[in-house]
Amino acid sequence: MGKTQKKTGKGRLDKYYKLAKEQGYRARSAFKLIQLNKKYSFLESARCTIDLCAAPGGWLQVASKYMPANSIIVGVDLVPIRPIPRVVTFASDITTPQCRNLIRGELKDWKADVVLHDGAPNVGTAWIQDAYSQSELVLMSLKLAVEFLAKGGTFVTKVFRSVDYNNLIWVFNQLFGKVEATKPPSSRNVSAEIFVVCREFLAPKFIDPKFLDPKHVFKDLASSLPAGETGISAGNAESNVFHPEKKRRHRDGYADGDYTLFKSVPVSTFILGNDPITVLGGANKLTFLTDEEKEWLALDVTTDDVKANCDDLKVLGKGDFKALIKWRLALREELGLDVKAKDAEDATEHVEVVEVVDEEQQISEELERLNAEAAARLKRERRRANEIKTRTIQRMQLQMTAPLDIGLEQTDASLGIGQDEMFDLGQAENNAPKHRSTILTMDDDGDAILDSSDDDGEDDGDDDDQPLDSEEEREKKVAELENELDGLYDAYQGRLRERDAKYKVKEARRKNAEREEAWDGIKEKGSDAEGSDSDSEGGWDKIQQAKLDDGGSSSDDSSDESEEEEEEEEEDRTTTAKTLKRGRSDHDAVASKGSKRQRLVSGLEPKVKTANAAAARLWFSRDVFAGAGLDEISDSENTDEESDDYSEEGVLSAEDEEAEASSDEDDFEIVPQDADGDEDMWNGEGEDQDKAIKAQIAKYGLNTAEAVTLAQQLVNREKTKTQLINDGFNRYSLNSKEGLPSWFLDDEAKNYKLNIPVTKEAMAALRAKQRALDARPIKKVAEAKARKKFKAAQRLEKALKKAEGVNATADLSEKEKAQQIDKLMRKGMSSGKKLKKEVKLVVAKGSHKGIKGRPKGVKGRYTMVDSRMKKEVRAKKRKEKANKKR
Ligand SMILES: C[S@@+](CC[C@H](N)C(=O)[O-])C[C@H]1O[C@@H](n2cnc3c(N)ncnc32)[C@H](O)[C@@H]1O
Repeated sequence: MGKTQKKTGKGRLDKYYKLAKEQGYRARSAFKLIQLNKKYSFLESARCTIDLCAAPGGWLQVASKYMPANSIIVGVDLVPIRPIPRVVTFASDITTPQCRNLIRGELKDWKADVVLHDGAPNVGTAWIQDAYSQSELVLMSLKLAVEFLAKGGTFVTKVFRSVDYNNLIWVFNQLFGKVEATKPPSSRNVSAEIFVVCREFLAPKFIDPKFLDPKHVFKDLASSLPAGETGISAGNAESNVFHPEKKRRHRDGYADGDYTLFKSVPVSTFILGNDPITVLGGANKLTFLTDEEKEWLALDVTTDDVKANCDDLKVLGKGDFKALIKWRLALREELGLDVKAKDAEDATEHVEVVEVVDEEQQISEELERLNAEAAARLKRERRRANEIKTRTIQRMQLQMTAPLDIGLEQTDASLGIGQDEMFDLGQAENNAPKHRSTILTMDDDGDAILDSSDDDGEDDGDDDDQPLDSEEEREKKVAELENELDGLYDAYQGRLRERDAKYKVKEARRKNAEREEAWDGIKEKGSDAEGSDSDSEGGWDKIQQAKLDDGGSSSDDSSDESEEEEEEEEEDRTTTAKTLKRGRSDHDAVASKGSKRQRLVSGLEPKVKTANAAAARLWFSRDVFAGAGLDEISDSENTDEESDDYSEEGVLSAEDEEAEASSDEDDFEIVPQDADGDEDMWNGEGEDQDKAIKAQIAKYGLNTAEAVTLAQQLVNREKTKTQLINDGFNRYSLNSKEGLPSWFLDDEAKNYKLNIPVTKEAMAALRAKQRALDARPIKKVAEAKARKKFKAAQRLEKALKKAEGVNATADLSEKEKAQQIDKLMRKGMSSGKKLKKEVKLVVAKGSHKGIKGRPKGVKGRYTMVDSRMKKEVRAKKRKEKANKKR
């Protein structure tokens, strides 16, 4: 049993009441909707919600909070609702046509995704009356819901657990795909209210008005049937036996007009009567009292099981009831009582068969529906991903992307249908599950008749793919879009780098380094050969150009290319990358890029070699070697295997690149290395990374938990150097990056890395280091101390100078000199602060009371105080202190 909650007095002011107050909700009931929405998430995707019986507006506030911006929220109640931002409200009775017209006027031809109903009629009369009014109100709200709900929409209503509950649920089940009853935690246990969430509105084209007519929905089926012998409604009893899950319980605990709890029925009523099922459903026990009945007990057909079953009907299951009915038939046959026995048995079995068929049908229908839904969802997701990509490209083309936009888009894409659709009304519309449109009628017996027609037809399947004719074409289009996206992404990255101050500094440093490297020791030559514009171009290339011109062994393109590399690094990175990524359509661009990247790729060799090679070239570029040296070297390099070029020299010269670009078309094969080369360029550009890292470690020590862990493992001989090196070859390091878009690689670089386990000891060591660092005085304190020291030294110096002056004075006696010097030195050695002269407090009491002038025995400065004054001063100080604190 749950804890009882008080609904009156202070019991009302429970946790949710306080929470509602705290969070600014007008009613604690707001939390019911919050909890329902948490469970079923219907508000986030809703574009239009109608709240019936909405005053004072708690649910409206919740809807306004959780629904996407720009969605429509309409609230209706008998009493006016105080305005809520972006909510339209009316005062109207939801049972009247006027209310319907008002909502229609507001929505025009829009449909609602969610209809909420938390209505409670004016209760306080008899419980049965209250419950019935509530049920009626629910049916009225359902009437409005079916009129305004879109297909697939959600209807949330409050119902009371009363006699009408099952009937209402039955009606909901006819109109909605999923119906669930739930009691949110914020709904008090003492309250009979329960919330029914009906999802996936089937939107039948025609709904029989009887479904929404309280007279039909709540009519007691029993009244239409001949009353059973026991006074229990036949329909109710039947459901007790064959549909235990759909029992129409009497909430007041008694059957109609029968207020006894235990019911014994003579077995003859069951055997001889026309309605055995009703008897079984209503009775607790079948008694064998008369002689005739006792005779039946002795018969073979009356097994021990049957006897036991008759003893307590309330504990029987479906199988036991069946056994009793079979026994009844057998007995009747044996007694020769009923020629219709066979028919009766058939009838009994018929009931079962019908039920099984229905169940199977239901399951298969449900399966079909789920499959169709899943397929449609998949298609929608694919289309959505394509749309997102196209949109991204458009935005990039329009320069609309803020740096974060791309990340967001990527997130969206990875989520498929997700946050985006929260604000995408169009998408939300598509989300409505597609059902076969149905015509729903209710026959006179209260049975639902479903007439279905597949109005969607082909829409369900092919409509989603409409923009693209075939799979192939779609793939082609996707590939095109991807290429375009890659290009634009590179351009975007380029722009980003341009803006990045760090990158600019690096770039400037790299250029300087190159320039210095090239110009070292060849200034005269450069100035002779090139003249004014040499500043902006690499001296090395100029000299090389001049050299080659002299020798006549290479084309002019080589120098052009070098210039491009030197001067247009940025454009190269953006435009060439773009063209490259677009499928390497531009041959020249690829060649130039390829040659440049080769040099960068070869940077894997120790950088020192790069410098050496440059120095060597400079050396060979002297006049003495003109015409012979370099050409031969380069020729021989060209004819040798290319691998040697990389391994021995580390860097390709401009003419090598040119030669390779022009002589061997297959050099395009090396283009895939570009990505790596590109990364290398970023990582180690112009600097020896290893050196830099070592220097940093020497200066600051190891400062990551992973590094400390590895170091400790090495020191403790838990790992050898070879093991560490072997660990370096893992699935992350050997991951092929070929053909992957750069934006993907960028993202991967951030997240796709090995997680090196860290030990407790490593963490402890790092923390200890951090603590030691923290214990050191901070810079400001150290500065202040140094300042103090400096000032003291200055004072001392000044005092010494003055003392020397005093000493040199001839007018003063030795004693005077000593006194003055002593005074000066004391001043010079002091902390520099003037000592406050002590003021003695003399309390004006006793012999000091009422005296004027200096009190006796007091020397130096003094202040007369009396106890009153002292207290007052203290109180004043206390007050000031308190005020300050406040
Ligand atoms: C429990 S309150 C609703 C609380 C609301 N959900 C909230 O969170 O603020 C029930 C409301 O139903 C309204 N109501 C009852 N019968 C109604 C009717 N026939 N038409 C419109 N409103 C009705 C009452 O005026 C009352 O404000």
